[in-house]
Amino acid sequence: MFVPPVAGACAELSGESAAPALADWCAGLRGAALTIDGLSCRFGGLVAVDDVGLQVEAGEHVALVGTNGSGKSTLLRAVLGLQGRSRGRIVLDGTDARSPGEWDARRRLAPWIPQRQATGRFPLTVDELLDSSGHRAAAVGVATRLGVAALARQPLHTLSGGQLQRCFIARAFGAMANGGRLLLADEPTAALDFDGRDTVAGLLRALPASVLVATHDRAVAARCDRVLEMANGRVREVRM
Ligand SMILES: Nc1ncnc2c1ncn2[C@@H]1O[C@H](COP(=O)(O)OP(=O)(O)OP(=O)(O)O)[C@@H](O)[C@H]1O
Repeated sequence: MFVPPVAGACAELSGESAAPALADWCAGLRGAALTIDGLSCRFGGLVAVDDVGLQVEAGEHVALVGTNGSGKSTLLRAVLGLQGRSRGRIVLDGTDARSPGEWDARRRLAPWIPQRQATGRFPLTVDELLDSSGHRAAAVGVATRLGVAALARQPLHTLSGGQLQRCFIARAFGAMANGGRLLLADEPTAALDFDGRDTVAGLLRALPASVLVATHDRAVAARCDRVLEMANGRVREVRM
């Protein structure tokens, strides 16, 4: 297991233009382990996740790769309770969430970068989104690094796909700074240009916490400690 040194992580995350507060929150981050055991998720007759077991160790970065429709998003969404399960255990920070309160706690511990970002019915601005992370300074720092901080007053529904994805990434990093232990990311670079992909791959690598990321981006997968491949709802470990 490779745990990035905090000093290196801070240097990477702080960059030239990011808020100095990033260094402070980096210093406070620790990893957390996720254990999934015998997890199955169905959509009617379709078994999207089929008896999956996996573990993310403290501080470990794990990539989930695989063909379209192989079950990656369903698996990640199940970790957050956004997708029901037909059987299995999903233990994060020692708890297999079942009650609404436990799911709320789970979502605070596991910030989420969704594959498709919903802008909602109400005109939330970029600034309000970053604020909702719980750690404004860190979120704004990452937004600055990703070149979207200047869009602060803009409503989310007026952003391009890539700008929106950058804002949700910044929000998730802010939520990590606000006590998050496991970052769950679903194709976080899918809408980004070449430079944006490199920057986000570097930011993820530098995060001194556990990360589980579903991705089709080789640059992201190559920087993870382990790569798991999903096929037809099942998971196996592969080398990149
Ligand atoms: N809400 C849903 N209702 C019915 N079937 C669904 C639903 N969501 C996903 N599926 C099906 O579950 C399977 C797994 O989908 P999932 O989105 O988890 O795949 P994925 O590996 O994330 O794919 P991609 O790489 O294209 O994002 C697919 O066959 C998909 O059609």
